[in-house]
Amino acid sequence: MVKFLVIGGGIAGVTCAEQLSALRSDCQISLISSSPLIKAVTNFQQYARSLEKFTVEERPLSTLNNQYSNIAVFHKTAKNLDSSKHTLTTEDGEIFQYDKLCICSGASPKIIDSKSDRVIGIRDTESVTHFQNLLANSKRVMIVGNGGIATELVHEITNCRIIWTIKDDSISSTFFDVGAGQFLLPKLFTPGDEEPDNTLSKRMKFTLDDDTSDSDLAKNNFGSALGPDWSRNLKISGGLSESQVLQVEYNCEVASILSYSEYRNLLSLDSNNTDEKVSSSSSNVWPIYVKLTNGKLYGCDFVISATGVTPNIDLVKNDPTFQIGKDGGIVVDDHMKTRVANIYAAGDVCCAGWDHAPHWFQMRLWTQARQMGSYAAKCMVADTENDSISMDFCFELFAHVTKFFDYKVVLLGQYNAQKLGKDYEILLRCTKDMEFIKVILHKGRMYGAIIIGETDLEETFENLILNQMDLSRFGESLLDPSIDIEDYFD
Ligand SMILES: Cc1cc2nc3c(=O)[nH]c(=O)nc-3n(C[C@H](O)[C@H](O)[C@H](O)COP(=O)(O)OP(=O)(O)OC[C@H]3O[C@@H](n4cnc5c(N)ncnc54)[C@H](O)[C@@H]3O)c2cc1C
Ligand SMILES: NC(=O)C1=CN([C@@H]2O[C@H](COP(=O)(O)OP(=O)(O)OC[C@H]3O[C@@H](n4cnc5c(N)ncnc54)[C@H](O)[C@@H]3O)[C@@H](O)[C@H]2O)C=CC1
Repeated sequence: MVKFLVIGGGIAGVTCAEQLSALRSDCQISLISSSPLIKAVTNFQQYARSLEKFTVEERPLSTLNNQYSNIAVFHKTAKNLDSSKHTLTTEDGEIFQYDKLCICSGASPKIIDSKSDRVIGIRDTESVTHFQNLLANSKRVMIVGNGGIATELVHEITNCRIIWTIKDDSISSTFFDVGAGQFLLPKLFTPGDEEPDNTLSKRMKFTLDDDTSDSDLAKNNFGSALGPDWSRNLKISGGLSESQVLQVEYNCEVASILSYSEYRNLLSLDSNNTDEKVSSSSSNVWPIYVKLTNGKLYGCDFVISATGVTPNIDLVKNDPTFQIGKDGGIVVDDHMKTRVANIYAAGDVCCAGWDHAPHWFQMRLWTQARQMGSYAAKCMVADTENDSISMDFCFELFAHVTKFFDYKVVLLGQYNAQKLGKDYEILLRCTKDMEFIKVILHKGRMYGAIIIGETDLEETFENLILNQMDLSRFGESLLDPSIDIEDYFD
């Protein structure tokens, strides 16, 4: 009997195990996960060829055991892989034999360099609880990063002052260009005017409550990534009575993170007045201070580093046969195979190393984790049966549906002209507070689109990108609101 082994209880691992079970009910499938809960995809809806929507639920590990007679789930941490013997040893010494192995160990937050416990990342339920607890007593936090997590947090956090530090000249740059960023800005809370602490009075009392512990979080042991709408029903509220004041620091990064005493030294040095006594009033004393590359220095209760992810590759990093991509992921080919025989990888841990279709690229998202987990299972089964298998259609077009600032957001193809250099045209339609539509055209053909708001255009655009129809004759009227574009092309 063929033995399949899957590592990881996130979307990629669970989908892979379920698909293996569906395809080969006669085989034994073991799933090892270091987190106590697994992710289950429910309410799956394919509402256009490439666009999918689903709910992700956390469930006990036993759910899979109960639901599938040939899946056995183990709450263990994979520690050593011996590909020559086809064995995987867990931290507690148990040895698993496999014929085909799929590594779906996900990723961890890439947290900006700091020794401070007050610089945190968000990934799983535990890290969110830690974040909520810190926030509850906070008056001022700094969010660093300009991608998905930062964009969600600046909108969701209430009763707290926020300094949002971004490298770019517009907000949410992972997803949006300057125009879309401008459209979304009014949805943010009151722009603030936070005073940097460079000029903070030296008459202060230094009482620090250093209450954070040496937890798992500080050691970066994260579980499965959160699911859609993770922040929707959470209380993400600080300790102030006012709702939120947001200050965006554009075009800068964190230069250094200082403890209170380091900050005090810096101020003393700056003013060449090292012997001045520092004492009294506690109101401006912060647990940490952040110096930005634009010279400003802010004190805050804690920093959320929403600065991307690093794939969890500990299991393979000492084996030079595995190829590691520029993004730190395990390189896989168009059959989700690593360089090592019988070992596959899927989801956030992998780096899609094949020649991508013109309108697809990898982004570490749960749709792609699900698609890769499912496709990896199909490839594993095909290999055991010496069957050939062609690339799944889902890798033809990048398609992502999400919600930012309460708007539905659909991203299709090269929505930011990712592979087009400067050779493209943009068509825009924008209705304040309602919709923002951007289409990328190259040689008269649609290559990508951003759709913000309820427009129902996504399916039409998806088709136009996939069929590469020449749209030159429509010119700007392509986005004319008086034309029912759907009827035109359906
Ligand atoms: C806050 C947040 C919000 C997000 N929002 C969105 C969104 O709105 N839309 C979207 O598309 N994507 C979103 N994402 C991204 C999405 O959640 C991830 O891309 C996706 O869940 C990755 O799934 P995965 O299975 O590859 O990895 P993970 O979910 O990270 O799962 C990895 C699993 O492997 C286990 N593991 C790791 N190492 C070992 C080991 N050595 N032994 C055993 N088990 C191990 C872990 O415990 C975990 O169970 C968000 C991510 C975060 C953090
Ligand atoms: N709705 C959605 O689609 C969401 C998706 N996600 C996904 O979850 C994962 C984690 O999210 P994020 O951490 O937001 O990653 P991200 O990849 O979306 O964004 C990272 C951001 O951090 C910036 N950055 C990187 N290093 C930096 C540094 N040293 N200093 C300042 N900025 C720096 C990058 O420029 C980028 O703006 C990603 O895979 C993301 O796609 C997360 C939340 C929501």
